[in-house]
Amino acid sequence: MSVIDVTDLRKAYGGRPAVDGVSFTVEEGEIFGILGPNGAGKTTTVECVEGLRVPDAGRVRVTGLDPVADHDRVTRILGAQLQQSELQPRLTVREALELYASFHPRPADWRPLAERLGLTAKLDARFGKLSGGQKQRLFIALALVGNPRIVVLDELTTGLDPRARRDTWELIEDVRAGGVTVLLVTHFMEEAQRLCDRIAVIDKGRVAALDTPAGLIRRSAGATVISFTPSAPLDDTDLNALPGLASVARRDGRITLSGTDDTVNAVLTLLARSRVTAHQLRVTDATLDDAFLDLTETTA
Ligand SMILES: Nc1ncnc2c1ncn2[C@@H]1O[C@H](COP(=O)(O)OP(=O)(O)OP(=O)(O)O)[C@@H](O)[C@H]1O
Repeated sequence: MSVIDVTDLRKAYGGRPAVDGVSFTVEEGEIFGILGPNGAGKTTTVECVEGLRVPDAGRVRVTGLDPVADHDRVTRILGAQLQQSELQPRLTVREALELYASFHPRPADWRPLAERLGLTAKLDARFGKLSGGQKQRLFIALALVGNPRIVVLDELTTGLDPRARRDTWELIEDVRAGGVTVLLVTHFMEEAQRLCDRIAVIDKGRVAALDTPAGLIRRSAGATVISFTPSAPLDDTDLNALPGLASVARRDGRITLSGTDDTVNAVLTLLARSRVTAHQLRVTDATLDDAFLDLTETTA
Protein backbone atom coordinates (compact mmCIF):
# COMPACT_ATOMS: atom_id res chain seq x y z
CA MET A 1 0.00 0.00 0.00
CA SER A 2 1.37 3.41 -0.89
CA VAL A 3 1.57 6.10 1.80
CA ILE A 4 3.01 8.92 -0.32
CA ASP A 5 1.87 9.60 -3.88
CA VAL A 6 3.44 12.38 -5.88
CA THR A 7 2.18 12.89 -9.43
CA ASP A 8 3.64 15.36 -11.92
CA LEU A 9 4.66 17.80 -9.19
CA ARG A 10 5.76 21.23 -10.40
CA LYS A 11 7.08 24.19 -8.47
CA ALA A 12 8.90 27.27 -9.79
CA TYR A 13 10.55 30.14 -7.97
CA GLY A 14 10.33 33.46 -9.83
CA GLY A 15 9.54 31.66 -13.08
CA ARG A 16 12.49 29.22 -12.78
CA PRO A 17 11.31 25.64 -12.37
CA ALA A 18 12.82 23.94 -9.28
CA VAL A 19 10.63 20.84 -9.57
CA ASP A 20 9.55 20.07 -13.09
CA GLY A 21 7.19 17.11 -13.26
CA VAL A 22 8.27 14.77 -10.46
CA SER A 23 6.30 11.57 -9.82
CA PHE A 24 6.97 8.76 -7.34
CA THR A 25 5.16 6.55 -4.87
CA VAL A 26 6.43 5.48 -1.47
CA GLU A 27 5.18 2.16 -0.12
CA GLU A 28 4.31 1.64 3.53
CA GLY A 29 7.30 0.43 5.56
CA GLU A 30 10.01 1.20 3.03
CA ILE A 31 12.99 3.52 3.27
CA PHE A 32 12.73 5.63 0.15
CA GLY A 33 15.68 7.80 -0.81
CA ILE A 34 15.76 11.01 -2.78
CA LEU A 35 19.22 11.55 -4.16
CA GLY A 36 20.47 14.32 -6.40
CA PRO A 37 23.07 17.02 -6.92
CA ASN A 38 22.84 20.44 -5.22
CA GLY A 39 19.87 22.45 -6.39
CA ALA A 40 18.18 19.44 -8.04
CA GLY A 41 14.85 20.14 -6.32
CA LYS A 42 14.98 17.55 -3.53
CA THR A 43 14.11 19.85 -0.63
CA THR A 44 11.36 21.58 -2.60
CA THR A 45 9.86 18.16 -3.37
CA VAL A 46 9.84 17.00 0.25
CA GLU A 47 8.57 20.38 1.44
CA CYS A 48 5.57 19.89 -0.85
CA VAL A 49 5.09 16.42 0.69
CA GLU A 50 5.22 18.01 4.18
CA GLY A 51 2.69 20.68 3.15
CA LEU A 52 5.23 23.47 3.75
CA ARG A 53 5.09 24.56 0.13
CA VAL A 54 2.10 24.79 -2.18
CA PRO A 55 2.74 23.08 -5.54
CA ASP A 56 2.14 25.09 -8.72
CA ALA A 57 0.76 21.96 -10.35
CA GLY A 58 0.52 18.23 -9.81
CA ARG A 59 -0.85 16.17 -6.97
CA VAL A 60 0.63 15.17 -3.62
CA ARG A 61 -1.10 12.78 -1.25
CA VAL A 62 0.06 11.49 2.14
CA THR A 63 -2.06 8.49 3.17
CA GLY A 64 -4.67 9.89 0.79
CA LEU A 65 -4.61 13.36 2.41
CA ASP A 66 -3.65 16.64 0.78
CA PRO A 67 -0.69 18.00 2.82
CA VAL A 68 -1.83 21.62 2.28
CA ALA A 69 -5.61 21.31 2.70
CA ASP A 70 -5.37 18.66 5.46
CA HIS A 71 -2.22 20.06 7.05
CA ASP A 72 -3.15 19.34 10.68
CA ARG A 73 -3.99 15.71 10.01
CA VAL A 74 -0.87 15.24 7.90
CA THR A 75 1.40 16.66 10.64
CA ARG A 76 0.06 14.01 13.02
CA ILE A 77 0.99 11.24 10.58
CA LEU A 78 4.22 12.66 9.23
CA GLY A 79 7.23 13.63 11.36
CA ALA A 80 9.64 16.05 9.76
CA GLN A 81 13.14 17.11 10.61
CA LEU A 82 13.21 20.78 11.60
CA GLN A 83 15.38 23.44 10.09
CA GLN A 84 17.90 24.94 12.50
CA SER A 85 16.15 28.34 12.69
CA GLU A 86 12.97 26.76 14.04
CA LEU A 87 14.27 26.19 17.56
CA GLN A 88 14.85 28.83 20.25
CA PRO A 89 18.55 28.90 21.24
CA ARG A 90 17.66 29.14 24.96
CA LEU A 91 15.50 26.02 24.99
CA THR A 92 17.17 23.02 26.65
CA VAL A 93 17.23 19.60 24.99
CA ARG A 94 14.81 18.26 27.62
CA GLU A 95 12.42 21.21 27.13
CA ALA A 96 12.50 20.78 23.37
CA LEU A 97 11.72 17.05 23.65
CA GLU A 98 8.90 17.67 26.16
CA LEU A 99 7.49 20.53 24.11
CA TYR A 100 7.44 18.56 20.86
CA ALA A 101 6.04 15.47 22.62
CA SER A 102 3.18 17.67 23.92
CA PHE A 103 2.19 18.56 20.34
CA HIS A 104 1.20 14.97 19.64
CA PRO A 105 -1.71 12.89 20.88
CA ARG A 106 0.34 9.68 21.33
CA PRO A 107 3.98 10.70 21.66
CA ALA A 108 6.86 8.28 22.08
CA ASP A 109 8.67 8.17 25.41
CA TRP A 110 11.46 10.63 24.60
CA ARG A 111 13.91 9.25 27.19
CA PRO A 112 14.94 6.07 25.30
CA LEU A 113 14.96 8.11 22.11
CA ALA A 114 17.38 10.61 23.68
CA GLU A 115 19.46 7.72 25.01
CA ARG A 116 19.64 6.07 21.60
CA LEU A 117 20.71 9.34 20.02
CA GLY A 118 23.38 9.99 22.65
CA LEU A 119 21.60 13.05 24.04
CA THR A 120 21.09 11.93 27.66
CA ALA A 121 24.15 13.80 28.93
CA LYS A 122 22.96 16.92 27.12
CA LEU A 123 19.37 17.11 28.40
CA ASP A 124 20.03 20.31 30.36
CA ALA A 125 22.17 21.93 27.68
CA ARG A 126 20.67 24.82 25.76
CA PHE A 127 20.07 24.32 22.05
CA GLY A 128 22.26 27.32 21.19
CA LYS A 129 25.24 25.70 22.93
CA LEU A 130 25.05 22.33 21.18
CA SER A 131 27.55 21.25 18.53
CA GLY A 132 26.35 20.81 14.96
CA GLY A 133 26.17 17.04 15.39
CA GLN A 134 24.25 17.29 18.66
CA LYS A 135 21.74 19.67 17.07
CA GLN A 136 21.32 17.24 14.20
CA ARG A 137 20.64 14.37 16.61
CA LEU A 138 18.09 16.48 18.48
CA PHE A 139 16.28 17.22 15.21
CA ILE A 140 16.08 13.51 14.49
CA ALA A 141 14.67 12.90 17.99
CA LEU A 142 12.10 15.66 17.50
CA ALA A 143 11.02 14.19 14.17
CA LEU A 144 10.41 10.84 15.87
CA VAL A 145 8.93 11.97 19.18
CA GLY A 146 5.38 12.13 17.84
CA ASN A 147 5.44 8.41 16.95
CA PRO A 148 4.85 9.25 13.27
CA ARG A 149 3.74 6.74 10.67
CA ILE A 150 6.03 8.42 8.16
CA VAL A 151 9.22 10.34 8.88
CA VAL A 152 10.89 12.74 6.46
CA LEU A 153 14.60 13.24 7.04
CA ASP A 154 16.43 15.82 4.95
CA GLU A 155 20.23 15.58 5.13
CA LEU A 156 19.93 13.19 8.06
CA THR A 157 23.60 12.74 8.89
CA THR A 158 25.16 15.94 7.54
CA GLY A 159 27.56 17.23 10.17
CA LEU A 160 27.80 13.94 12.05
CA ASP A 161 31.10 12.17 12.58
CA PRO A 162 31.45 8.63 11.14
CA ARG A 163 30.57 6.93 14.45
CA ALA A 164 27.44 9.07 15.00
CA ARG A 165 26.50 8.54 11.36
CA ARG A 166 26.61 4.76 11.73
CA ASP A 167 24.65 4.93 15.00
CA THR A 168 22.02 7.04 13.24
CA TRP A 169 21.76 4.51 10.42
CA GLU A 170 21.10 1.78 12.96
CA LEU A 171 18.48 3.95 14.59
CA ILE A 172 16.74 4.49 11.23
CA GLU A 173 16.79 0.73 10.60
CA ASP A 174 15.17 0.21 14.02
CA VAL A 175 12.58 2.89 13.26
CA ARG A 176 11.70 1.13 10.03
CA ALA A 177 11.61 -2.25 11.77
CA GLY A 178 8.96 -0.67 14.00
CA GLY A 179 6.80 -0.12 10.89
CA VAL A 180 7.59 3.53 10.17
CA THR A 181 8.01 4.59 6.55
CA VAL A 182 11.09 6.73 5.96
CA LEU A 183 11.54 9.35 3.23
CA LEU A 184 15.21 10.23 3.21
CA VAL A 185 16.92 13.05 1.32
CA THR A 186 20.64 12.46 1.14
CA HIS A 187 23.89 13.39 -0.55
CA PHE A 188 25.73 10.39 0.84
CA MET A 189 25.87 7.45 -1.53
CA GLU A 190 26.99 5.08 1.21
CA GLU A 191 23.99 6.10 3.27
CA ALA A 192 21.60 5.63 0.35
CA GLN A 193 23.12 2.27 -0.56
CA ARG A 194 23.03 1.00 3.01
CA LEU A 195 19.57 2.23 4.02
CA CYS A 196 17.28 2.70 1.05
CA ASP A 197 15.01 0.07 -0.46
CA ARG A 198 14.45 2.30 -3.47
CA ILE A 199 15.93 5.58 -4.62
CA ALA A 200 14.63 8.35 -6.87
CA VAL A 201 17.57 10.13 -8.46
CA ILE A 202 16.45 13.72 -9.04
CA ASP A 203 18.33 15.95 -11.42
CA LYS A 204 17.30 19.40 -12.64
CA GLY A 205 13.83 19.05 -11.16
CA ARG A 206 13.07 15.70 -12.77
CA VAL A 207 13.33 12.03 -11.82
CA ALA A 208 16.36 10.77 -13.74
CA ALA A 209 15.96 7.17 -12.46
CA LEU A 210 13.98 5.29 -9.84
CA ASP A 211 15.12 1.86 -8.73
CA THR A 212 16.71 -0.19 -5.96
CA PRO A 213 20.35 0.73 -5.24
CA ALA A 214 21.48 -2.47 -7.02
CA GLY A 215 19.15 -1.71 -9.94
CA LEU A 216 20.58 1.80 -10.34
CA ILE A 217 24.10 0.38 -10.44
CA ARG A 218 23.09 -2.28 -13.00
CA ARG A 219 21.41 0.20 -15.29
CA SER A 220 24.26 2.70 -15.27
CA ALA A 221 26.53 2.41 -18.27
CA GLY A 222 29.69 1.47 -16.38
CA ALA A 223 28.46 -1.25 -14.02
CA THR A 224 31.82 -3.05 -13.93
CA VAL A 225 35.16 -1.40 -13.28
CA ILE A 226 38.51 -2.92 -14.28
CA SER A 227 41.81 -1.34 -13.36
CA PHE A 228 45.44 -2.37 -13.93
CA THR A 229 48.94 -1.05 -14.51
CA PRO A 230 50.13 -2.27 -17.94
CA SER A 231 53.72 -3.46 -18.33
CA ALA A 232 53.93 -1.54 -21.64
CA PRO A 233 51.90 1.37 -23.08
CA LEU A 234 48.48 0.54 -24.51
CA ASP A 235 47.07 2.40 -27.47
CA ASP A 236 44.10 4.73 -26.77
CA THR A 237 42.48 3.71 -30.05
CA ASP A 238 42.45 0.06 -28.92
CA LEU A 239 41.01 0.96 -25.53
CA ASN A 240 38.32 3.23 -26.97
CA ALA A 241 37.23 0.44 -29.32
CA LEU A 242 36.44 -1.96 -26.45
CA PRO A 243 32.82 -3.18 -26.51
CA GLY A 244 30.46 -1.76 -23.86
CA LEU A 245 33.06 0.76 -22.71
CA ALA A 246 31.62 3.61 -20.58
CA SER A 247 34.77 5.43 -19.49
CA VAL A 248 38.57 5.30 -19.60
CA ALA A 249 40.85 7.07 -17.15
CA ARG A 250 44.65 7.05 -16.89
CA ARG A 251 46.44 8.08 -13.75
CA ASP A 252 50.02 7.48 -12.61
CA GLY A 253 50.46 4.78 -15.24
CA ARG A 254 47.30 3.01 -14.14
CA ILE A 255 44.32 2.49 -16.42
CA THR A 256 40.76 2.33 -15.09
CA LEU A 257 37.96 1.29 -17.42
CA SER A 258 34.27 1.03 -16.69
CA GLY A 259 31.87 -0.92 -18.82
CA THR A 260 30.25 -4.33 -18.96
CA ASP A 261 31.49 -7.90 -18.56
CA ASP A 262 32.15 -7.81 -22.32
CA THR A 263 34.55 -4.89 -21.76
CA VAL A 264 36.45 -6.94 -19.19
CA ASN A 265 36.74 -9.96 -21.48
CA ALA A 266 37.78 -7.81 -24.42
CA VAL A 267 40.48 -5.99 -22.45
CA LEU A 268 41.93 -9.30 -21.26
CA THR A 269 42.06 -10.46 -24.89
CA LEU A 270 43.67 -7.17 -25.91
CA LEU A 271 46.33 -7.55 -23.20
CA ALA A 272 47.11 -11.12 -24.24
CA ARG A 273 47.27 -10.19 -27.94
CA SER A 274 49.57 -7.23 -27.22
CA ARG A 275 51.71 -9.40 -24.87
CA VAL A 276 51.22 -6.81 -22.14
CA THR A 277 51.06 -7.94 -18.52
CA ALA A 278 48.47 -6.32 -16.25
CA HIS A 279 49.93 -5.59 -12.82
CA GLN A 280 47.58 -5.30 -9.85
CA LEU A 281 44.57 -6.21 -11.96
CA ARG A 282 41.29 -5.49 -10.16
CA VAL A 283 37.74 -6.08 -11.35
CA THR A 284 35.03 -4.54 -9.13
CA ASP A 285 31.36 -3.66 -9.28
CA ALA A 286 30.64 0.00 -9.76
CA THR A 287 29.38 1.78 -6.66
CA LEU A 288 26.23 3.84 -6.33
CA ASP A 289 28.57 6.83 -6.58
CA ASP A 290 29.53 5.79 -10.12
CA ALA A 291 25.89 5.15 -11.03
CA PHE A 292 24.87 8.53 -9.63
CA LEU A 293 27.45 10.40 -11.69
CA ASP A 294 26.49 8.46 -14.76
CA LEU A 295 22.74 9.01 -14.28
CA THR A 296 22.97 12.71 -13.45
CA GLU A 297 25.40 13.44 -16.28
CA THR A 298 23.24 11.96 -19.00
CA THR A 299 20.07 13.94 -18.29
CA ALA A 300 21.23 17.34 -19.49
N1 LIG B 1 12.72 29.93 -1.54
C1 LIG B 1 13.34 29.90 -2.71
N2 LIG B 1 13.34 30.97 -3.53
C2 LIG B 1 13.94 30.96 -4.72
N3 LIG B 1 14.61 29.89 -5.23
C3 LIG B 1 14.64 28.80 -4.47
C4 LIG B 1 14.01 28.72 -3.17
N4 LIG B 1 14.23 27.49 -2.66
C5 LIG B 1 14.95 26.82 -3.57
N5 LIG B 1 15.20 27.59 -4.66
C6 LIG B 1 15.93 27.17 -5.89
O1 LIG B 1 15.27 26.04 -6.41
C7 LIG B 1 16.20 25.07 -6.87
C8 LIG B 1 15.98 23.73 -6.11
O2 LIG B 1 16.28 23.93 -4.74
P1 LIG B 1 16.14 22.77 -3.66
O3 LIG B 1 16.54 23.36 -2.34
O4 LIG B 1 14.81 22.15 -3.77
O5 LIG B 1 17.24 21.76 -4.17
P2 LIG B 1 18.00 20.59 -3.41
O6 LIG B 1 18.06 19.47 -4.38
O7 LIG B 1 17.35 20.32 -2.10
O8 LIG B 1 19.42 21.22 -3.21
P3 LIG B 1 20.55 20.97 -2.07
O9 LIG B 1 21.02 19.58 -2.23
O10 LIG B 1 21.59 21.98 -2.46
O11 LIG B 1 19.89 21.25 -0.75
C9 LIG B 1 17.56 25.66 -6.63
O12 LIG B 1 17.99 26.25 -7.84
C10 LIG B 1 17.34 26.73 -5.59
O13 LIG B 1 18.26 27.78 -5.72
